[in-house]
Amino acid sequence: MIQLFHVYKQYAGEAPALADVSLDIDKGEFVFLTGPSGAGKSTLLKLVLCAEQITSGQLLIFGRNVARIRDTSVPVIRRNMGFVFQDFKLLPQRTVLENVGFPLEVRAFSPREVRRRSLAVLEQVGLAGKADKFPLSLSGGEQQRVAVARALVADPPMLLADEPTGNLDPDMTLEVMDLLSGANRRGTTVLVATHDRSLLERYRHRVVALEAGRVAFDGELAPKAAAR
Ligand SMILES: Nc1ncnc2c1ncn2[C@@H]1O[C@H](COP(=O)(O)OP(=O)(O)OP(=O)(O)O)[C@@H](O)[C@H]1O
Repeated sequence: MIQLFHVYKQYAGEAPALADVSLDIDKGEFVFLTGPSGAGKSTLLKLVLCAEQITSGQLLIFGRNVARIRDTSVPVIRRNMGFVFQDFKLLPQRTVLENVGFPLEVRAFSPREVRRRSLAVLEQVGLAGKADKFPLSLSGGEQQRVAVARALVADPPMLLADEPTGNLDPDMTLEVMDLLSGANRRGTTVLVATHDRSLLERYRHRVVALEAGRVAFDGELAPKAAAR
Protein backbone atom coordinates (compact mmCIF):
# COMPACT_ATOMS: atom_id res chain seq x y z
CA MET A 1 0.00 0.00 0.00
CA ILE A 2 2.92 2.31 0.85
CA GLN A 3 6.42 1.60 -0.32
CA LEU A 4 9.52 3.68 0.27
CA PHE A 5 12.75 2.78 -1.52
CA HIS A 6 15.89 4.53 -0.29
CA VAL A 7 13.96 7.71 0.41
CA TYR A 8 15.80 10.87 1.36
CA LYS A 9 14.15 14.08 2.46
CA GLN A 10 16.31 17.15 2.81
CA TYR A 11 14.87 20.44 4.01
CA ALA A 12 17.03 23.56 3.89
CA GLY A 13 19.17 22.38 6.86
CA GLU A 14 22.33 20.33 6.59
CA ALA A 15 21.32 16.90 7.87
CA PRO A 16 18.55 15.16 5.94
CA ALA A 17 15.28 14.71 7.88
CA LEU A 18 15.04 11.22 6.34
CA ALA A 19 18.02 9.27 5.05
CA ASP A 20 17.87 6.06 3.05
CA VAL A 21 14.48 4.96 4.40
CA SER A 22 13.07 1.80 2.87
CA LEU A 23 9.71 0.54 4.14
CA ASP A 24 6.82 -1.51 2.94
CA ILE A 25 3.45 -1.04 4.61
CA ASP A 26 0.83 -3.56 3.55
CA LYS A 27 -2.91 -3.20 3.33
CA GLY A 28 -4.52 -3.81 6.73
CA GLU A 29 -1.38 -3.25 8.81
CA PHE A 30 -1.23 -1.17 11.98
CA VAL A 31 2.17 0.49 12.24
CA PHE A 32 3.56 2.66 15.01
CA LEU A 33 6.17 5.15 13.89
CA THR A 34 8.33 6.14 16.81
CA GLY A 35 11.62 7.78 17.71
CA PRO A 36 12.90 10.86 19.52
CA SER A 37 11.91 14.41 18.69
CA GLY A 38 13.35 15.41 15.33
CA ALA A 39 13.82 11.80 14.17
CA GLY A 40 11.65 12.36 11.09
CA LYS A 41 8.25 10.89 12.06
CA SER A 42 6.15 13.87 10.99
CA THR A 43 8.22 14.23 7.84
CA LEU A 44 7.46 10.64 6.87
CA LEU A 45 3.73 11.20 7.43
CA LYS A 46 3.88 14.40 5.39
CA LEU A 47 5.50 12.54 2.50
CA VAL A 48 2.73 9.92 2.58
CA LEU A 49 0.16 12.70 2.69
CA CYS A 50 1.90 14.32 -0.30
CA ALA A 51 2.29 17.48 1.78
CA GLU A 52 6.04 17.33 1.15
CA GLN A 53 8.02 15.85 -1.72
CA ILE A 54 10.87 13.39 -1.42
CA THR A 55 14.33 14.65 -2.32
CA SER A 56 15.45 11.31 -3.78
CA GLY A 57 14.48 7.65 -3.81
CA GLN A 58 11.04 6.35 -4.63
CA LEU A 59 7.71 6.57 -2.87
CA LEU A 60 4.72 4.56 -4.01
CA ILE A 61 1.33 5.25 -2.47
CA PHE A 62 -1.47 2.90 -3.45
CA GLY A 63 0.97 1.62 -6.09
CA ARG A 64 1.42 5.08 -7.55
CA ASN A 65 4.79 6.76 -7.85
CA VAL A 66 4.22 10.11 -6.19
CA ALA A 67 7.62 11.61 -6.95
CA ARG A 68 6.29 12.69 -10.31
CA ILE A 69 2.75 13.33 -9.25
CA ARG A 70 0.95 16.44 -10.46
CA ASP A 71 -0.61 18.78 -7.90
CA THR A 72 -4.05 18.07 -9.31
CA SER A 73 -3.66 14.38 -8.43
CA VAL A 74 -2.89 15.00 -4.76
CA PRO A 75 -6.54 15.41 -3.69
CA VAL A 76 -7.35 12.14 -5.47
CA ILE A 77 -4.76 10.30 -3.36
CA ARG A 78 -5.82 12.09 -0.17
CA ARG A 79 -9.41 11.07 -0.74
CA ASN A 80 -8.29 7.58 0.27
CA MET A 81 -6.81 8.81 3.54
CA GLY A 82 -8.04 10.09 6.85
CA PHE A 83 -5.66 12.05 9.04
CA VAL A 84 -5.55 13.04 12.66
CA PHE A 85 -3.18 15.74 13.89
CA GLN A 86 -2.05 16.42 17.42
CA ASP A 87 -3.50 19.94 17.31
CA PHE A 88 -6.86 18.66 15.98
CA LYS A 89 -7.19 21.19 13.13
CA LEU A 90 -10.94 21.47 13.63
CA LEU A 91 -12.80 24.35 12.02
CA PRO A 92 -13.81 26.62 14.93
CA GLN A 93 -16.72 28.29 13.11
CA ARG A 94 -18.39 24.99 12.31
CA THR A 95 -20.29 22.74 14.66
CA VAL A 96 -18.99 19.34 15.68
CA LEU A 97 -21.44 17.71 13.25
CA GLU A 98 -20.30 19.97 10.40
CA ASN A 99 -16.63 19.30 11.16
CA VAL A 100 -17.18 15.56 11.07
CA GLY A 101 -19.23 15.77 7.88
CA PHE A 102 -16.68 17.87 6.03
CA PRO A 103 -14.87 14.97 4.25
CA LEU A 104 -18.25 13.73 3.00
CA GLU A 105 -19.25 17.19 1.78
CA VAL A 106 -16.13 17.39 -0.36
CA ARG A 107 -17.00 13.97 -1.74
CA ALA A 108 -20.40 15.39 -2.77
CA PHE A 109 -22.58 13.19 -0.55
CA SER A 110 -26.15 14.48 -0.18
CA PRO A 111 -26.75 16.65 2.92
CA ARG A 112 -29.01 13.95 4.30
CA GLU A 113 -26.36 11.25 3.91
CA VAL A 114 -23.70 13.57 5.38
CA ARG A 115 -25.88 14.06 8.46
CA ARG A 116 -26.74 10.38 8.79
CA ARG A 117 -23.16 9.15 8.53
CA SER A 118 -21.73 11.94 10.68
CA LEU A 119 -24.17 11.24 13.48
CA ALA A 120 -23.41 7.53 13.27
CA VAL A 121 -19.67 8.06 13.65
CA LEU A 122 -20.19 10.63 16.44
CA GLU A 123 -22.22 7.97 18.21
CA GLN A 124 -19.30 5.59 17.78
CA VAL A 125 -16.89 8.03 19.46
CA GLY A 126 -19.39 8.76 22.24
CA LEU A 127 -20.10 12.34 21.22
CA ALA A 128 -23.56 12.24 19.64
CA GLY A 129 -24.76 14.60 22.38
CA LYS A 130 -22.24 17.26 21.31
CA ALA A 131 -23.19 17.37 17.62
CA ASP A 132 -24.44 20.97 17.71
CA LYS A 133 -21.66 22.36 19.89
CA PHE A 134 -18.67 24.26 18.56
CA PRO A 135 -15.20 22.66 18.93
CA LEU A 136 -13.79 25.29 21.28
CA SER A 137 -16.50 24.53 23.85
CA LEU A 138 -15.25 20.91 24.07
CA SER A 139 -12.44 19.47 26.19
CA GLY A 140 -9.16 18.51 24.53
CA GLY A 141 -10.06 14.83 24.61
CA GLU A 142 -13.45 15.48 23.08
CA GLN A 143 -11.93 17.60 20.34
CA GLN A 144 -9.47 14.84 19.59
CA ARG A 145 -12.33 12.35 19.32
CA VAL A 146 -14.10 14.71 16.92
CA ALA A 147 -10.90 14.75 14.84
CA VAL A 148 -10.83 10.95 14.87
CA ALA A 149 -14.52 10.84 13.89
CA ARG A 150 -13.78 13.18 10.99
CA ALA A 151 -10.89 10.98 9.88
CA LEU A 152 -13.06 7.86 9.97
CA VAL A 153 -16.34 9.18 8.58
CA ALA A 154 -15.55 8.45 4.94
CA ASP A 155 -14.24 4.99 5.81
CA PRO A 156 -10.83 5.62 4.22
CA PRO A 157 -8.58 2.69 3.28
CA MET A 158 -5.72 4.43 5.08
CA LEU A 159 -5.53 6.43 8.28
CA LEU A 160 -2.54 8.57 9.29
CA ALA A 161 -2.23 10.01 12.77
CA ASP A 162 0.51 12.30 14.08
CA GLU A 163 0.73 12.09 17.89
CA PRO A 164 -3.05 11.57 18.10
CA THR A 165 -2.89 11.08 21.86
CA GLY A 166 -0.24 13.69 22.61
CA ASN A 167 -2.65 16.04 24.41
CA LEU A 168 -4.78 13.43 26.13
CA ASP A 169 -4.99 11.96 29.60
CA PRO A 170 -4.45 8.18 29.98
CA ASP A 171 -8.15 7.27 29.77
CA MET A 172 -8.74 9.38 26.67
CA THR A 173 -5.55 8.01 25.16
CA LEU A 174 -6.91 4.48 25.42
CA GLU A 175 -10.27 5.56 23.99
CA VAL A 176 -8.65 7.15 20.96
CA MET A 177 -6.36 4.15 20.50
CA ASP A 178 -9.35 1.83 20.68
CA LEU A 179 -11.05 3.84 17.94
CA LEU A 180 -7.98 3.52 15.74
CA SER A 181 -7.70 -0.20 16.52
CA GLY A 182 -11.40 -0.66 15.70
CA ALA A 183 -10.91 0.99 12.31
CA ASN A 184 -7.91 -1.28 11.73
CA ARG A 185 -9.97 -4.39 12.58
CA ARG A 186 -12.49 -3.26 9.96
CA GLY A 187 -9.68 -3.24 7.40
CA THR A 188 -8.21 0.27 7.49
CA THR A 189 -4.43 0.50 7.26
CA VAL A 190 -3.26 2.65 10.17
CA LEU A 191 0.00 4.54 10.58
CA VAL A 192 0.45 6.30 13.94
CA ALA A 193 3.41 8.49 14.91
CA THR A 194 3.93 8.54 18.66
CA HIS A 195 6.53 9.23 21.32
CA ASP A 196 4.55 7.24 23.84
CA ARG A 197 6.39 4.05 24.60
CA SER A 198 3.57 2.73 26.79
CA LEU A 199 1.35 2.58 23.69
CA LEU A 200 3.91 0.45 21.86
CA GLU A 201 4.03 -1.90 24.81
CA ARG A 202 0.29 -2.09 25.30
CA TYR A 203 -0.68 -2.63 21.67
CA ARG A 204 1.25 -5.35 19.92
CA HIS A 205 1.71 -3.83 16.49
CA ARG A 206 4.59 -3.40 14.15
CA VAL A 207 6.97 -0.70 15.35
CA VAL A 208 9.15 1.35 13.03
CA ALA A 209 11.64 3.37 15.06
CA LEU A 210 13.44 6.26 13.41
CA GLU A 211 16.67 7.76 14.68
CA ALA A 212 18.13 10.82 13.02
CA GLY A 213 16.12 10.10 9.90
CA ARG A 214 17.08 6.45 9.57
CA VAL A 215 15.16 3.27 10.37
CA ALA A 216 16.75 1.96 13.58
CA PHE A 217 14.21 -0.82 14.20
CA ASP A 218 11.38 -2.41 12.27
CA GLY A 219 9.38 -5.25 13.79
CA GLU A 220 7.36 -6.25 16.81
CA LEU A 221 8.67 -5.52 20.28
CA ALA A 222 10.00 -8.56 22.11
CA PRO A 223 7.20 -10.26 24.11
CA LYS A 224 8.88 -9.39 27.43
CA ALA A 225 8.66 -5.67 26.67
CA ALA A 226 5.11 -6.01 25.41
CA ALA A 227 3.23 -6.03 28.71
CA ARG A 228 -0.43 -6.66 27.90
N1 LIG B 1 9.59 22.50 7.17
C1 LIG B 1 10.81 22.22 7.63
N2 LIG B 1 11.86 22.95 7.25
C2 LIG B 1 13.12 22.67 7.69
N3 LIG B 1 13.41 21.65 8.51
C3 LIG B 1 12.38 20.88 8.92
C4 LIG B 1 11.04 21.13 8.52
N4 LIG B 1 10.23 20.19 9.08
C5 LIG B 1 11.05 19.41 9.82
N5 LIG B 1 12.33 19.82 9.72
C6 LIG B 1 13.49 19.18 10.37
O1 LIG B 1 13.51 17.82 9.99
C7 LIG B 1 13.87 16.98 11.09
C8 LIG B 1 12.76 15.97 11.34
O2 LIG B 1 11.60 16.67 11.81
P1 LIG B 1 10.21 15.93 12.07
O3 LIG B 1 9.22 17.00 12.45
O4 LIG B 1 9.90 15.07 10.93
O5 LIG B 1 10.57 15.05 13.34
P2 LIG B 1 9.62 14.30 14.36
O6 LIG B 1 10.24 12.97 14.61
O7 LIG B 1 8.22 14.33 13.88
O8 LIG B 1 9.77 15.21 15.64
P3 LIG B 1 8.66 15.54 16.77
O9 LIG B 1 8.45 14.26 17.50
O10 LIG B 1 9.37 16.58 17.62
O11 LIG B 1 7.45 16.06 16.08
C9 LIG B 1 14.13 17.92 12.25
O12 LIG B 1 15.52 18.17 12.30
C10 LIG B 1 13.40 19.17 11.88
O13 LIG B 1 13.99 20.30 12.44
